[in-house]
Amino acid sequence: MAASAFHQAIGTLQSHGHFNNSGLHHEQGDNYMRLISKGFKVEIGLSKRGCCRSVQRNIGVVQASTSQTSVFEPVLSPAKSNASSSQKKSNEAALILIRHGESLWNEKNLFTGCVDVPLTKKGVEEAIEAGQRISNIPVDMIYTSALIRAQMTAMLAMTQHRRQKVPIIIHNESEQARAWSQVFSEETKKQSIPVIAAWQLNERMYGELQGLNKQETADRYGKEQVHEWRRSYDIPPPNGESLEMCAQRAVAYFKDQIEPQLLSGKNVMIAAHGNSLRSIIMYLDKLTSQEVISLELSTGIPMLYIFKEGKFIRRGSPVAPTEAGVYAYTRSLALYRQKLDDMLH
Ligand SMILES: O=C(O)[C@H](O)COP(=O)(O)O
Repeated sequence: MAASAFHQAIGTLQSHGHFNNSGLHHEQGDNYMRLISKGFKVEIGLSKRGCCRSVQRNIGVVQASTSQTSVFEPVLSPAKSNASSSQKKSNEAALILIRHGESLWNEKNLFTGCVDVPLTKKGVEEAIEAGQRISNIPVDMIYTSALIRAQMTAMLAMTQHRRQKVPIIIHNESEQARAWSQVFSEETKKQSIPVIAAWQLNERMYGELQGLNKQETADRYGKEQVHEWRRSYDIPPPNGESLEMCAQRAVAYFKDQIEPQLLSGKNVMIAAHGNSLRSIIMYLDKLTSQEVISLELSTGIPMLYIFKEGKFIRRGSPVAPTEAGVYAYTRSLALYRQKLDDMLH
């Protein structure tokens, strides 16, 4: 989409009063706003089914600040990030969540939990397709779980990114690992994206169900009992984690390690799992333990949030790399997309 079309998209939104200086301008949840600009059909709205089925939330449109471009800096612990407090408050950042593509045990309908299995061919294709959908959205840092299906999803998705930065898994599990994986070129660092693998983002541990077939388990223990283990908030499977227990590690990690990066203006992608992401979305969308029961995440579908002034606004699932709508709501993303188009044309 030509840069002028982006200006038009932004202008049109502004003329429709969709940008305002008073902070949040709430649209009705579920509504769609069509914006035609230079032959570009732009549809904006919450993704419907097949992505993140949950309690519908209002679409928040915020006046975005001009944004930041960020380069690959040594991954500072959030406490050390040096954004000034006022700068922190004004930054806007994109947050992309992706559940891993289909895994070999998803395909066999086995409870997986923390067992470390790879993607199927279909899962690989899902990860690549997810990458195409987010290929124009900025990513400065990537967080994955410690499990290969999430890491494969992140790496495959990033092969489709138009910026073509190189994701580099950060090894700091030991002093030697840190020393032996150093990058000595500043220019190369600028063309790289740090990837942090964190066990706290692992799938919930399914205890004695891991490896069992979901249908056979329902036949043995009853459908209701299995549904309770799978979807209740505070009832764990035998010797496993409840969603609440999973949230205690996943959401804590998100708040301690990821949210400060967003606050400093870093655009973040998280590739994780059905339940570790359900617990994070419960936090982002302020869902109750009742509402989260109906939240289901499809494999390999990216979900976009905008983080601004400490608030998370769900923007749905970008359906195509050419979709301008997600940018037109947020000035910083529109400017990023324009720079990307200018740089690549
Ligand atoms: O761990 C698993 O089996 C899947 O990733 C998620 O399973 P669930 O949909 O039964 O929670």
